[in-house]
Amino acid sequence: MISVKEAKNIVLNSVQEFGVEEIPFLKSVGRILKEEITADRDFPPFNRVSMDGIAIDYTAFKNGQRAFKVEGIQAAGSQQISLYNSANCIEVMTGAILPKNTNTVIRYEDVSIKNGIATISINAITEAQNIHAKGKDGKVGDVLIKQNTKISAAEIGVLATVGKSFVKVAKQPKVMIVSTGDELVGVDEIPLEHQIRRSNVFTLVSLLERLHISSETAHITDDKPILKSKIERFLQEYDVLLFSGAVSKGKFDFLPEVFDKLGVKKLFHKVAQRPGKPFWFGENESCKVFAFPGNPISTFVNCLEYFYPWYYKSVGIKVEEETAILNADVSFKPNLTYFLQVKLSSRFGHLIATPISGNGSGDLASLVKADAFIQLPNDKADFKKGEVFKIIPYRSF
Ligand SMILES: Nc1nc2c(c(=O)[nH]1)N[C@H]1C(S)=C(S)[C@@H](COP(=O)(O)OP(=O)(O)OC[C@H]3O[C@@H](n4cnc5c(N)ncnc54)[C@H](O)[C@@H]3O)O[C@H]1N2
Ligand code: MOO
Ligand SMILES: [Mg+2]
Repeated sequence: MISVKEAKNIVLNSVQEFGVEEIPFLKSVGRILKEEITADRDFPPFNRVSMDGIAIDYTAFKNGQRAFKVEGIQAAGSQQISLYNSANCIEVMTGAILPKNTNTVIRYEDVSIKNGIATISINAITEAQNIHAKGKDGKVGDVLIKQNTKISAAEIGVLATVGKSFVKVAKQPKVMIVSTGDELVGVDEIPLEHQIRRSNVFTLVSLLERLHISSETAHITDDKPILKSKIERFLQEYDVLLFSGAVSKGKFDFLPEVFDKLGVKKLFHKVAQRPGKPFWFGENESCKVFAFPGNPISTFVNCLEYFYPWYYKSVGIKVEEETAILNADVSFKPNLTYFLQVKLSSRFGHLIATPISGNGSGDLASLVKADAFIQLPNDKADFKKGEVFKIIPYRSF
């Protein structure tokens, strides 16, 4: 059986590019930018008045003049006007282009205007004050957003400003999520005593939505010929198939055999970890297959631990690992990596991970009580309060 590290290496070595598509910029939040965004003009594009008030020629003020006849008004959105007489002033509004022949703005609070004459009431004035100079924030051609940036509301404003109504982003993989099992019924159904409602497909759909991947879902009963014919079609139509269930040792755990019959190459089956041990991973020329074990927490943690980093690498982004301080002594004897559920809190700027008690990988309600998994390595059995380990948070973003 391979270790978590080996399994992860195999998964990360099988990343796949899905190409680039151009989409409306307002639909691009959460997507990965695949072009450089440069300034189409200087930032700001003109000398921008930054306070409502009057614009003057500073020389007049320096020479002792304090009263200025108002020659006109420069509103935001109006074409630039000119000051004709340097002994006069122009009333200017925030956001307006600075009138020609002026170089200093004095705010209304420091001026009184009577009968068309503006009298400056303060002496502390500096040349070029209250003007956001053309090109101060950036020059035409400057890179404003780097390629491979994950687009957020912050980037949307820049895209709008430079006129990028369409933007190039990494294409998302086409994903099908499949649950298996005769015991599973739909969310709206009343299960019989021996049945349960299916939940794994929906947690997987939601985990993928956090990555802005929309997916399709299907349910297949534990019937080998049906599994085979449906999966054969899915392999042709999708980039990625995610399964939950039917990969362990049971009489009806048909997936590994079906994958083999359909020519999907097994890259590994079973990883030295708990939960999630019977994970099966493979590929053919066009499709990756992540077959997660059916227990709900196994499916959940394996999606976060393997599919997420595979996706990040496929679209070209780096995500830093997070760590936290273990808040209790933990003993775990099996020679397996242990993904322990923890509640996160912060103390003096450090993340603290407090283990929560659950009843194993079938206890899906315990996911609600925790915020993350802490990854305890398999090279020892006793983990002490105060030690730092990698965590996989599932609530943040
Ligand atoms: N003899 C052995 N038995 C088992 C082993 C083993 O090594 N030897 N491994 C155990 C471990 S660990 C896990 S995890 C499970 C994995 O089982 P499968 O992947 O074969 O999954 P199923 O048998 O189909 O189901 C397991 C369990 O999960 C529930 N399930 C499945 N799909 C869903 C769903 N979509 N929503 C909610 N719950 C689901 C299912 O009802 C079962 O209770 O095998 C152990 N056995
Ligand atoms: O992998 Mo299983 O999840 O240990 O129950
Ligand atoms: Mg099974």
